Amino acid sequence: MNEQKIPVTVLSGYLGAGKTTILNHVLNHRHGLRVAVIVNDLSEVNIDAGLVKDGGGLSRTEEKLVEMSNGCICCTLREDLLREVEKLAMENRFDYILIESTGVSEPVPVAQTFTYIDEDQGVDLSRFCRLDCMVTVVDANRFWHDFSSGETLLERRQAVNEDDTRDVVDLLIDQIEFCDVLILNKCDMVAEEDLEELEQVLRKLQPRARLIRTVQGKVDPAEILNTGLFDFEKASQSAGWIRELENGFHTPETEEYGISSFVYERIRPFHPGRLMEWMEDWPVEIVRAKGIMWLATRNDYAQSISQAGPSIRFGPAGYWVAALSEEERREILQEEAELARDWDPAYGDRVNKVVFIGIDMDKDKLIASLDRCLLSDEEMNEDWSDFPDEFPNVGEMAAERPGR
Ligand SMILES: Nc1nc2c(ncn2[C@@H]2O[C@H](COP(=O)(O)OP(=O)(O)OP(=O)(O)O)[C@@H](O)[C@H]2O)c(=O)[nH]1
Repeated sequence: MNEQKIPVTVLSGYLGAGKTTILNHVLNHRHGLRVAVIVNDLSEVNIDAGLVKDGGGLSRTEEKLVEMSNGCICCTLREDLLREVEKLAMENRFDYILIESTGVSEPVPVAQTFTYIDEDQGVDLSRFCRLDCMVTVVDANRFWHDFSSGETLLERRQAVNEDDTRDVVDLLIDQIEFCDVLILNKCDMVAEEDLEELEQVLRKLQPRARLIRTVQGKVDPAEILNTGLFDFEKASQSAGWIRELENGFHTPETEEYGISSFVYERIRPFHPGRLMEWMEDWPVEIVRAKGIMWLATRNDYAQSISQAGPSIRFGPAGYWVAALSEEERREILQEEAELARDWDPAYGDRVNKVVFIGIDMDKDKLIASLDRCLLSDEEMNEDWSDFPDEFPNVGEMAAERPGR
């Protein structure tokens, strides 16, 4: 077995962002590294693999191109990925493995493939490989168009299968919020001012990743190979909203472009009718919101809210600890010091806590409008179960709103 673990870089990014272009550029400037490349394509004909072959960056004798077609390595082909990587590592002749995922691939399950032991297959990739860097490529020219399109992958005929209900914007956000390096490609197609604004937004959404601008995927290979940047725990905690919500880390405002964020926190439940109206008229200046909400009509369990562009997802997020039996509650509070510290004498852990990230947000106005959705002092003394509640129980709540 290898003494040294083979480093792996994974390229993610929505369809057409420039992954293959970057891959070819890196292969043509790899300074003697023997690279094995895995190219994943949803369709049967692996077009990207053809482009990599034609790109001429791989030595035909020493290196290898593995084509994984007709599925996605983050879901249907996950086990195949596991086996292919194991095989490549066993060959013991490559210095590096570069993976190009499909444009609709989620980075988290791909990263998990490298970090967790697969009990079913009996494969533990972490014995041979070291996930070095998760790269997400963003198309600077298409970003706002895709972000605000309100379309699903199915509508664009880009879904993995008929059950794939993801919105394009949710995929974009998942790819941005979990990575070590963000490559903003196609910078030749966007005016400098718009690029700077987009960069600031990306930094708010993903403060940890290195941000690199490129044209035609011309990135210095050292920026994405052998970086030592990947750390599952850190990557999982790197989204801008997590940092603000859980770690109290506030990224500085960028006055020039009006990009800002704030946490809305209130220990008082929302009136479901008024909150519903607020959500249906979702302020267009909010780019991303994430957090938990307390609805008066659902006093036992927290609701999660996750919004990105026109996609708003709302649904149950588990029981409030305050709604559990006294014994369970005591047990949990003994284990979780932070929870015990923030415990409200009357309402326990029930709280509204949501991060808002946006452009040109009028924070005071937004807070005041949300405050009006909370129960009034009078309503606090009424029977909460009588309030009208049209929120769905599970799944998605889509609200119409104009795009950016
Ligand atoms: N103007 C411009 N075009 C670019 C740039 N980078 C890539 N392209 C073009 O954009 C198109 C898509 O690039 P690809 O590298 O195939 O993108 P991809 O992310 O691999 O696409 P999929 O594999 O379909 O997900 C190609 O026609 C590229 O030539 C760039 O920086 N500027």
